[in-house]
Amino acid sequence: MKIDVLTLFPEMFAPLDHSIVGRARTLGQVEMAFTNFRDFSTNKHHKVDDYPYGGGAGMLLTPQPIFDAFDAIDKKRPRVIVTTPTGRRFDQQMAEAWASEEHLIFLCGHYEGFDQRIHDELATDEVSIGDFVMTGGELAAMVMIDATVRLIPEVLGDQASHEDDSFSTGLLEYPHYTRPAEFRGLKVPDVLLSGNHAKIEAWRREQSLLRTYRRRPDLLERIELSKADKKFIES
Ligand SMILES: NC(=S)c1ccno1
Repeated sequence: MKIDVLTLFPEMFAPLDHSIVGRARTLGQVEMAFTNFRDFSTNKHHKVDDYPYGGGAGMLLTPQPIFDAFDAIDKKRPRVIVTTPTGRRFDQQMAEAWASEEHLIFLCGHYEGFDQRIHDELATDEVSIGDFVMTGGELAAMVMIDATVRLIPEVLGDQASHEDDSFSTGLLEYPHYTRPAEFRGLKVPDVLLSGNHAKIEAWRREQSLLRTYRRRPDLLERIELSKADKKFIES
C-alpha cells in the first residue's frame, strides 16, 4: 500500500516513524510520502489561503496549491480522503476496507478548511474521527492511518491479534489480564486460569456483551445477537 499525505505540516507525522507503523514502513509493507502543498503555491509570497467569498470568519485554503500538489502525485487508482468534521464517521469497518486499498491520499486542511472545489473535484471520501473541531486535519489523518495500517495482513503478523479487536466483532473488546495472577491483592478472574477454553471463550463473550451494553448500547442495535447473548443481557 502507498499512502500520500498533502499537508502544511509534514513534521506533524513524525509519530508514524515509530512503533508498528514505523516498522511496517521500514519493512516496505506500506510506503508513505508527505507533501507540503505550500511548495506548490504560485503566489509570490507562497500564500495558500485567502478570505472566504461572501464574508465570514477565518481563511480558506485556496485550490491552486492543492490541485497542483495532487496532480504531481503518481497515482494508483487512489482513495482520496479529506479529514473534516463534516465527514462520515470513521470506524473499524472503514479501516478494514481501506486496509485492502492499493493507494490512499489524505488531504489535511487547516484554518477554516478547503475551498469547496477541492472537496468536489479531488475527494472520494470525506471522513471525521468525531464530533469536534481541531486546528487541522493532520491528527485525524494519523489516527486513520494507524487504524488502517495495523490491519494490513502482514503488519501485525498474528492474524488473530485483531480478530477480537473492539468493533471487529461488532462489540467492545473483553477485559485482558496478564501475569502476575495476583497483584496488590487484585486477582485475575479464576476462569482465565482454568485452562477451560470453552468457559474462557464464553466468559469473554459475556464480558464483551456487558461492556458494550453499559458503554455503547448503540452498537448492540447493529449486530445479530444469539439467544444466549440476549438471555445474558436481559439477566
Ligand atoms: N473531526 C475532524 S476529522 C476534524 C478535522 C479537523 N478538525 O476536526
